[in-house]
Amino acid sequence: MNNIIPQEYNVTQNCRGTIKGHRPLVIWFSGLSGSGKSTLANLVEKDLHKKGIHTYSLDGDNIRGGLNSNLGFSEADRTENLRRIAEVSKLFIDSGTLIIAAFISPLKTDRELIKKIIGKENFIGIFVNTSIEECERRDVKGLYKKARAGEIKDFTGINAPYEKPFDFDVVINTEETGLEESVNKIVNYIQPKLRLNSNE
Ligand SMILES: Nc1ncnc2c1ncn2[C@@H]1O[C@H](COP(=O)(O)OS(=O)(=O)O)[C@@H](OP(=O)(O)O)[C@H]1O
Ligand SMILES: Nc1ncnc2c1ncn2[C@@H]1O[C@H](COP(=O)(O)OP(=O)(O)O)[C@@H](O)[C@H]1O
Repeated sequence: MNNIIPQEYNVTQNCRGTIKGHRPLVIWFSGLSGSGKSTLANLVEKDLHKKGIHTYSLDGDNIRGGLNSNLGFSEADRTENLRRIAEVSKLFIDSGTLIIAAFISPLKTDRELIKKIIGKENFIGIFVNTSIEECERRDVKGLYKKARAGEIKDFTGINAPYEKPFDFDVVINTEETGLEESVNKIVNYIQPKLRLNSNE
């Protein structure tokens, strides 16, 4: 970063937090395509919004249609996709907003980079642990069928890796736990951490 001198702002994250009345956090959902990330993320956001939390959602397909429309699904492109999203999340944290992020984020090294950018203290990881068999059975978007037919290369779980996160804060098994119970489990975990000055 030669010759780049960051500007100091008068209004800080703490000032914004005082107005909003809660701590900003990033709630990051990881899981296979069709595991239930978007469904759970939407419901968690709805619940937190009702509780007066200032939220904003970032979701794989939506971001890939805009900010990251030049990226595909090679490992290098996924890394860049997730790096940019983490940087955007960091800006939202600075603005005092709670981010709900839903991305496959399949590799341990990428998840470590995300946490490093966002800051461990601002990051809550939700692992949506649904088996590949169940995701393929659901095949919400017909992508597994296409991948099996060889029409999509580098499809996560079929011909590209998904490394399960073992260090995430909440694990949801959507084959055993219903939607309402899962949303409650996630919101109950988040809620105490929203208090201003919370170190939990
Ligand atoms: N090759 C391949 N592998 C996985 N997913 C694919 C692929 N091609 C397209 N899609 C669609 O892209 C969505 C995943 O994008 P992400 O940005 O979350 O992926 S990643 O975190 O960078 O791995 C994913 O959305 P979800 O089903 O919501 O996970 C798919 O709809
Ligand atoms: N307990 C559950 N939690 C989340 N999704 C579930 C559950 N049971 C069934 N589903 C279904 O699984 C599908 C998951 O799709 P989606 O949320 O788009 O996944 P992803 O964003 O991970 O690709 C939806 O059709 C949803 O209704």
